[in-house]
Amino acid sequence: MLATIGYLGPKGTFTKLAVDAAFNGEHKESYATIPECIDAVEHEEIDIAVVPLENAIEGTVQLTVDYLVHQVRLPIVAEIVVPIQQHLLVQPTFQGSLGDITEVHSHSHAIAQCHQYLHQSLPEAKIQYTTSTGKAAEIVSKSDLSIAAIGNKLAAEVYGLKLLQENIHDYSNNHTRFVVLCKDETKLKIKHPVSIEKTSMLISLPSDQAGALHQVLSAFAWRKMSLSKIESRPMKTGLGNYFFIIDVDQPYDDVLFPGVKGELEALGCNVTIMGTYPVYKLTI
Ligand SMILES: O=C(O)C(=O)C[C@]1(C(=O)O)C=C[C@@H](O)C=C1
Repeated sequence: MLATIGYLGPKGTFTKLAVDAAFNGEHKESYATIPECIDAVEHEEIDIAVVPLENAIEGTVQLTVDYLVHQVRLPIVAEIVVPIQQHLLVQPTFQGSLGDITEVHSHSHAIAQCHQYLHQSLPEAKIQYTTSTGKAAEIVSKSDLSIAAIGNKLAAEVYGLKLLQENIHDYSNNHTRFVVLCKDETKLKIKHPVSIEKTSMLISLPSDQAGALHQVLSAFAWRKMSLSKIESRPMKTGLGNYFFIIDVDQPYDDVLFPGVKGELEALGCNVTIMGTYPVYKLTI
């Protein structure tokens, strides 16, 4: 049976572009928010969820990380990385200039990727945040002419908008990582070459222990395990309490990882493996 894949929608989001690039032939279902999409896998209404995790310009999508850590612990089974190009979209009958645009709608990450552009080219426009870039395009397609969206070419096509200005993101090397979440890995079929394999770990430190983070990093360092990301997020239990997400550039194995885990647990850390997974770098 074909797997059903949920994605942050509606149609015309970058998540949909990532899903289309990675998967072929599966049923695809759009969800209005990241939590709704993750919940749908948790409640087994769909098999797979694809949600954004990190952008090269704006950093982590906090909603995704926090939901996976605090609400629904689904394993990460794959990662899809795609290039991101942001465009200014308006209704096809718009004939004015940039100065005529009174509002710009988009997802907070897309707005952040275009801060300089907005500051310099549309300083008077009011920023309106939406649940996705696709949603912003949908809103603009139903609004009056002075409203623009930031989004991709698929959104322009789906909602009948025109590109008033292309490539408005502030830095050219713009990519987003999307995580694939799934309870039953046998349902996952991505037929693309694997770029690398990674393992994501969630580590909380013992409170008030001098040098704890240094000791955590040492456990990886002396085993020569290369880390590609370390990020702290609040545990939401009080000021000063953090957990760390650490990405290791190698798949889980039965020697090094249990060794690290045992060593860190002996220090009083809590260690959870969030997933060990292939990374697919794709074009859209
Ligand atoms: O709004 C979309 O199109 C999304 O897929 C979300 C999202 C994000 O959360 O980072 C994905 C890629 C881009 O970086 C901008 C927005």
